[in-house]
Amino acid sequence: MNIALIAHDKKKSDMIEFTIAYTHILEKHQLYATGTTGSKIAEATNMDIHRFQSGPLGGDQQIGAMIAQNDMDVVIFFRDPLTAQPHEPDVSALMRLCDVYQIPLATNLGAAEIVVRALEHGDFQWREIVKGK
Ligand SMILES: O=C(CO)COP(=O)(O)O
Repeated sequence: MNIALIAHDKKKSDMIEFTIAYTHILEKHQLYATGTTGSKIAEATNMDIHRFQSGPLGGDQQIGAMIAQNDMDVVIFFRDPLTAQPHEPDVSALMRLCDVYQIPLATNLGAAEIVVRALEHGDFQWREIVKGK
């Protein structure tokens, strides 16, 4: 599965803890991230992770482009609901595309726990069918 990992600044510690706790599951997949989130995950876990631009510089849009091409299977996006983001339109666009393409989107730790356990159980095989692989 292709998995996107994204976290706003105040949620980056959640993302680090999450990726450390679930490295044994996540490392079996292709991981993508926005720039700063990706650096921090790689540093904390040593996992291979493709890094796009930082979110405010277009990273959310690059991940959105993968969704639009049906190349992203899961998005884990720990967004900060209490801080205004300069690139809010990009954040909304990314989440909107998840809904357009029926891509599972976890926006907080509670939902991400469920998603990662489903990944472990192979519950995302329907994505292979959707992608025609
Ligand atoms: O802003 C972000 C998502 O909207 C995250 O970007 P960074 O991972 O580069 O901090």
